[in-house]
Amino acid sequence: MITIPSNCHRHLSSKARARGAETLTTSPLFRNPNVPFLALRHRHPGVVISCSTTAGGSGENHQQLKIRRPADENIREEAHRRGEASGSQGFSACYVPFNAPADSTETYSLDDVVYRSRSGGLLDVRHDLSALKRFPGSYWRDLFDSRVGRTTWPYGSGVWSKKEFVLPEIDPDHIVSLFEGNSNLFWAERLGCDHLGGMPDLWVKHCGISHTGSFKDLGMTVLVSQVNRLRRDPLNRPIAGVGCASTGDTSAALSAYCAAARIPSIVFLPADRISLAQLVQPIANGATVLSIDTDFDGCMRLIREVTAELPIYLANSLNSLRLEGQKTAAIEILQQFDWEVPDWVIVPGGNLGNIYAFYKGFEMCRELELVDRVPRLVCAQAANANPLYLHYKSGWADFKPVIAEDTFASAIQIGDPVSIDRAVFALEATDGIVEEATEEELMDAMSLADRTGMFACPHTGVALAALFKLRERGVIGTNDRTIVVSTAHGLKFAQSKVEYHSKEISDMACRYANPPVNVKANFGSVMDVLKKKLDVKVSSDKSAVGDACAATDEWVHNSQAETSLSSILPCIDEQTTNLTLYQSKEVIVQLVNVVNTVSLVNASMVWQNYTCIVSDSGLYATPSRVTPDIYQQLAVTVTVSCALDHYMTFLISLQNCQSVKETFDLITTFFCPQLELDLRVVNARLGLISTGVMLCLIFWVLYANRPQREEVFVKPYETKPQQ
Ligand SMILES: N[C@@H](CCOP(=O)(O)O)C(=O)O
Repeated sequence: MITIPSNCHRHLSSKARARGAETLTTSPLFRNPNVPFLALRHRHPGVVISCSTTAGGSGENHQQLKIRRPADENIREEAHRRGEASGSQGFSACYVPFNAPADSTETYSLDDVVYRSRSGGLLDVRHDLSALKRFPGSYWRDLFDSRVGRTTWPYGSGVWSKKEFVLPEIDPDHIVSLFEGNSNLFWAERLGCDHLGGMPDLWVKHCGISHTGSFKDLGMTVLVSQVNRLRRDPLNRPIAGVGCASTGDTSAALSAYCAAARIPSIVFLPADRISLAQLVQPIANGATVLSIDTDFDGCMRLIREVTAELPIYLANSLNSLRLEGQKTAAIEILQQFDWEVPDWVIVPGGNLGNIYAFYKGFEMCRELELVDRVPRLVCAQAANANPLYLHYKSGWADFKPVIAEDTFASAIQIGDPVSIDRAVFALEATDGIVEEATEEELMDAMSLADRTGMFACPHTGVALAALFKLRERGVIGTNDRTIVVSTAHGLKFAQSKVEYHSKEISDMACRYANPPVNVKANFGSVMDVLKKKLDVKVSSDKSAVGDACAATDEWVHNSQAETSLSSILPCIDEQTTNLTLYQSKEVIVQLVNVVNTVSLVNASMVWQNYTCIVSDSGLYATPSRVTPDIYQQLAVTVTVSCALDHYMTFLISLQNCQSVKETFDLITTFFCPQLELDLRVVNARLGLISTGVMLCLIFWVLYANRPQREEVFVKPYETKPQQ
């Protein structure tokens, strides 16, 4: 095993320091991610590596901070200045005929513009594995791990972090990267748990959460980088542009990478067969977009003819360079599992380059001893475009292209896949399986996955539907670590999701449709919908009727105070009024549920038939079960419910302060004048009465002061003098 001892550290020459060159420490965290170590020692001019001879190290902390690159230097220039990754470093790759016999000597430089072998077969990129094998698997694992998620050019990219396995000879200066890869490996916990019999180790590799929204970015960075290299010094090849036929994802990736590199791009699209989002991507990126009245297979034939005539470089996966980038998704999966190999990887298949790319990534890691085996591969096709599935079912007997029918998985609507041989090879080498999914199966699988927190594209739906079938048949076990490859971002396929959720698709039940609910703009309607949707009860306990009666009594006697019913009075606030009225209505609904088969109108009478006699000891003396007590409560309940029901409209009308104002206006306009007149008459009458009373008093006083008759005629016996 080749490692740098932990007590080994580099010193920079003072000249290198002055130029802003980096310092390097031996901690894995700070180790230079840019270059295989041995090559670095001999090549970098400003760097001296010194190693302590003391085994185990001195315990000193040799970690040093990285010196920031000069402010006027960008990351590409920094990589260029350091020159660490330029040149082949002893690694190389070339084209060979795909699956060539061991004694074949047919090879081509990657700088050649060639897509087919002499016999017309596919090509493959072959790496000098003996050079790569000079380093052990642990070395490559550590090197790749050390580069993840940085901004170091170009290794921050998930593709270029594996540069030695991809395009070892390209100069970083020629690389066109948008820091692709490093995509999310999504733990599909809920999908596995709720819908796949409790699968604890189900994952979705979201290759579509990427710059242009599909896995094509992984291959396109490699292809466009190579074209960039060919067009620039010193090769200066007269390549006028890069072209592809596409069902939408390849064209989006090609146009974005070409735009970034100032290279013209040309895309052939089957008219009306790709999503709007996919169509607008190359348009926005300035590509020459040809919308052709044929299907993808027709576009593919045309682009091959055109690229044979014009200096346009072919960007479809017929060009095996693309697969070198795409295979890094497989290496990334291994890396994300800390180099443990999953049991199954399920890949949607159309033109079939990607299933081979995954195989190649896994197999390369096995061969170079980063891991000890490869996973089993499943290729999933739409039943409407299933030439590989039919081929598999025939026992690989006889491949026949098909006319691909319309499918929601439009990116894999391909009947004559260019990489059919590669796919068969990959599946045979991994004891693989091919599955298919009908339109309903793929849309249901996609929508179900969405319900668990994803936003899958229909092609991912195809792979998920295959997973459901393989689980059902017991081929994939509960505890198998399984990866579903999600190839594109669901947002590119919003239209198909809209159709599904609107149940607009003929002959499809759309089982997981979740259409938006149109609701009137009032509180009660909104509450009704939410209550039904969320299956929640608005609080109103069983004694609501009793409470309501008590509260009503309280309010009648003290209407100005803040009582429990004061909230149903208008003009307090609309929100409170709304809630109270809604709760009142709920009481009625619940009571109606209680009375069950009888209506509010006749409930009291019907229930009377069920009343029973209860003995003093509390035992039922007759067969019925409604005790007189309960009957009384029920009867009151019904009466109050009827009242609430009857006055509901009125109560609702009161929720608006305006109606109360109008009522008061009426009173003052029509009743107040009459009241005033009546009051005046009453006052006048009261005045007359008062005057009368006063006169009576005066007369009484005057009359009382006159001498009385008895006083004039003295009584003889009272006035007789004494003798
Ligand atoms: N699904 C592809 C079809 C073209 O296939 P490719 O393997 O040549 O990229 C697309 O998105 O265009």
